[in-house]
Amino acid sequence: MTQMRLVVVGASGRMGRVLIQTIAEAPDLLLVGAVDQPGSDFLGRDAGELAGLPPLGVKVSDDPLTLFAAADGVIDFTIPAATVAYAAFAAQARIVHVIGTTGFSPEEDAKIAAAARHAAIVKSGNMSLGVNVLAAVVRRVARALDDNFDIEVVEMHHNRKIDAPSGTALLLGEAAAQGRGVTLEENGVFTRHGVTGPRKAGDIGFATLRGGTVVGEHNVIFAGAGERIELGHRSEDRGIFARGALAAARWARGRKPGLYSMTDVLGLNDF
Ligand SMILES: NC(=O)C1=CN([C@@H]2O[C@H](COP(=O)(O)OP(=O)(O)OC[C@H]3O[C@@H](n4cnc5c(N)ncnc54)[C@H](OP(=O)(O)O)[C@@H]3O)[C@@H](O)[C@H]2O)C=CC1
Ligand SMILES: O=C(O)C1=N[C@H](C(=O)O)C[C@H](O)C1
Repeated sequence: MTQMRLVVVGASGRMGRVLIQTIAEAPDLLLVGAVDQPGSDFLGRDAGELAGLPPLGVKVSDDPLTLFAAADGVIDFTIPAATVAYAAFAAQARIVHVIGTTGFSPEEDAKIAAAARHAAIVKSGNMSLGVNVLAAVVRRVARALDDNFDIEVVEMHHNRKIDAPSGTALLLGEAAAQGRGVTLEENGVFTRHGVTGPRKAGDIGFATLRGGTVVGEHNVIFAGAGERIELGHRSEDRGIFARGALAAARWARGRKPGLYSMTDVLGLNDF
């Protein structure tokens, strides 16, 4: 098969730079575009330079439409409003859209689902193999335990992160809710402050920590009477997300339009 031609949007971001580096190392992938928003200081700079590599001959641009027309896929770790706009452009160009961005509102999610009628979209709050295997394990454990076990999801990230709880925490909370046969809409508890009263049986609680340069840490706690199960994941390097996103792009190439997850990509649906 020919090389897959990819555009990275949010090219100067923490994930954008790692994605450029990871694509440059993959013989079956070709970086054909790097996009930042209008007004960015990085417009016109070589993408290789952003990633600490020799020049790649790809200049950072603010013209996604032209680049998408000549590409097979776009890799997107940006902000929700930008991702919604890119989803419409990718649908127009009928190219694969891999979405790592987190923090969407229900309205934004609906727009992405609409775009997935025309293009293959892979979207996940965490692209790493480890977290997606953890989610499958959490689903199984939650299925085995009743609500005498209280479920709490605890996460910590670096001090530049703008959304909470993290996409991963929500993904893990969803997995626990699915295992238990309930929904996060009904059972999720996202804030506690003041005199909250005792914990309600069946609640799925979330706690968010922010500080320093932590790449990403998640724990799912099943706390019973006199015993506790803790399942966790530590991200040490953003390369795990980039490699997962590129595996998703390869998997989605040539696939029919639809909204897919990393569970589909990794074949974990029957785990
Ligand atoms: N699913 C997963 O596995 C992972 C998801 N993420 C998620 O990815 C997202 C990005 O994370 P991170 O790289 O750390 O964040 P950064 O803030 O470092 O990067 C975001 C980039 O997007 C750029 N951007 C903003 N608006 C636009 C636009 N309209 N067009 C193009 N680029 C735009 C920003 O530019 P500027 O600086 O000019 O605003 C910035 O360069 C977050 O939502 C994060 O939660 C992160 C890691 C893993
Ligand atoms: O913003 C980040 O950095 C990360 N975001 C994702 C999330 O919201 O879970 C994935 C990862 O944990 C890093």
